[in-house]
Amino acid sequence: MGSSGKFEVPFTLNNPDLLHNLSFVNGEWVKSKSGKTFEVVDPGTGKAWTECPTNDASDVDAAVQSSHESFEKYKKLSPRTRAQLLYKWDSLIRENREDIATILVYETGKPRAEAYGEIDYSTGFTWWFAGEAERIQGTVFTPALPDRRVFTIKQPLGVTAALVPWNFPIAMILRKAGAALAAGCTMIVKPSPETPITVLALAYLADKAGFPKGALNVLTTDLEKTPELSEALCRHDLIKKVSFTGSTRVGKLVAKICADSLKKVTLELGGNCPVLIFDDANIDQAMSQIFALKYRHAGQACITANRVYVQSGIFDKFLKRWTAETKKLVVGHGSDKATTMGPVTTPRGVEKAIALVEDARAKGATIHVGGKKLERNGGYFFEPTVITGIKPDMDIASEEIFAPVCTFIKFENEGEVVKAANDTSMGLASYCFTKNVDRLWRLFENLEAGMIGLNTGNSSAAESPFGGIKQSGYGKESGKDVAVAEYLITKTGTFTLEGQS
Ligand SMILES: O=CCCC(=O)O
Repeated sequence: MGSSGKFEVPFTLNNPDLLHNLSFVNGEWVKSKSGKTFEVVDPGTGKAWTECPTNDASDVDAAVQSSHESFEKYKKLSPRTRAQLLYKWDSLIRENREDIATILVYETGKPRAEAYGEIDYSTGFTWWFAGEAERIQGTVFTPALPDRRVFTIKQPLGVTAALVPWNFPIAMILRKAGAALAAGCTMIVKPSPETPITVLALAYLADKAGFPKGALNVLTTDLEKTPELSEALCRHDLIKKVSFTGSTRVGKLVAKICADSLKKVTLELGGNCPVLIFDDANIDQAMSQIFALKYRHAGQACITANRVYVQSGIFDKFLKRWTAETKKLVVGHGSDKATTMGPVTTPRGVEKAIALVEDARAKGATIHVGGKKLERNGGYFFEPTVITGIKPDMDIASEEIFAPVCTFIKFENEGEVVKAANDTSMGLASYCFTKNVDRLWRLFENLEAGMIGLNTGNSSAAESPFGGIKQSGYGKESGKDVAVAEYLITKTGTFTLEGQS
C-alpha cells in the first residue's frame, strides 16, 4: 500500500497484497494528475487510516481510453472464457473473505457478521453472472415475406461506468461489474469516497483472476470532486452506459447528463419502503424478518423498512416486543465481537437522523427508545430509535431515514393501508405480512414498488431482478436475462433468400 506514513492502518490482513490505496487504471496503480488525496475514515472511531487519489475530470480520458482499448479485445473473448474469468474472480473473493470483511468493517462501520453476510450475498452475483455469460442469445425467425429471414444477435455495449454508493460497496460493484463483464463490456468504477479500499481490493483480485488490463478500472475521488468526475464519465463519448446507485436527486442529474448523448442508464435510487403487518400475520416471523431488515447496517439500505404499518389488533403487542428487542441491540465498533449494530457510515448520517427525530419530537411524536447521538470513541453512532405518533407534516413521514430509526403507524383495514403505503413518490420495495393468501396476492398486485417481500424482509438475491419503479429509478440489476440485457444491444439482420421455391 502506497502511504505517506501519516496514517496507521488499524488492522492486519492475512493477505496484505489486498490493500491498495491508489487508483487502478489499465492494470497499474496510479495517482491522480493533481497529486491530491483524500482521507479514508473508520466510522467507528472517526479516525482517518489511509488516503486515496482525488481524481478529477482531467483523469477521466486516460481511464476511458484504456477501457476502450481493453473492450476491443475483451468483446472478442468467447462467452465461456468470460465465464471462466468471472468464476476465477468469484473464487478469489471467497478465498479472501475474511480480509475483505475486515476492510469492509473499517470503511462502512458494519459489524463483522454483516460484512461476511455482504460478501456471501455479493459472490452470488459473480457466480450468477458467470453462468449468464454463456446464456446470451439472439433469435432467428421467418417473417411474413416468403423470401426473407430475420435474425438478431446480442452484442456488448462498450465501455460502461458504475457510480456506486458506500452502504454495500462489494455487492453494488459485483452486481454491476458482474453483469457488464458477462456481457462483454468493460467498466470504470467510481467508488464512494467512504469505501474506495474495498473496491480496490476487488480490482486487485479481478486482475489476479486474469481479466485483461483496462477491463475493470477504478477511479477514486473525494466528496467535492465526485460531481465533476461523475459528470466527465457521463459525458465521455466512449462511455456507452452508466449504472448509478444512490439518491433520487443525483439520479435525476445523471439521467439528464446522459440524455445529452442518449446513453443507456440504469438507476437504483431512493427507497422510503413501507412494511404492512396484518393482525393475522405470524408475529414471530414478521418480528425477526423486519428487525433484521431495519437494523441491517444501522438502517442504511435503500430497501430498508422506512415506515412500519401495524394493524390495530396487534399494534400494542408488536410495538412492545419491538421496543424490548431494540433495547437489547449492542451498539459498538464493527470489529468488536459483541456488537450487533455499528455506527452509521458518515457524520452526515448522524446529522440527518438528529434533524428527523428532533422535527418529529417537536411536532408531537413519541420516542419510545433512543433518539440521540451516541458519544463513543469519536465514531458516528446513533441510538436505535423507535417512534410512534407520526403525522403527515413531520419530515420523517415522507423522507428516507437511512439511519437506525423505525417509525410505527397503526392502521385499521387493507384499503386504507395500501393507500398510505403507496402515498410516496418512491417505489423501490414494499413488504407485507399476512397469512391470508388472497390478501397476499392482492397486496402483491396493488403495492406500488418494483420488489414486494411477501412474508419476508429479504428479497435481495442474484437470481431476483432488483430495481424500483416511480422515482426509485429504472432498469433491473441481477435476475435472469434482464440484468445482462442492460449491457447489450440487439442487432437485427435481414436476409433475402434466393432459390427457395
Ligand atoms: O442499499 C441498497 C442495496 C441493498 C441490497 O442489495 O439488498
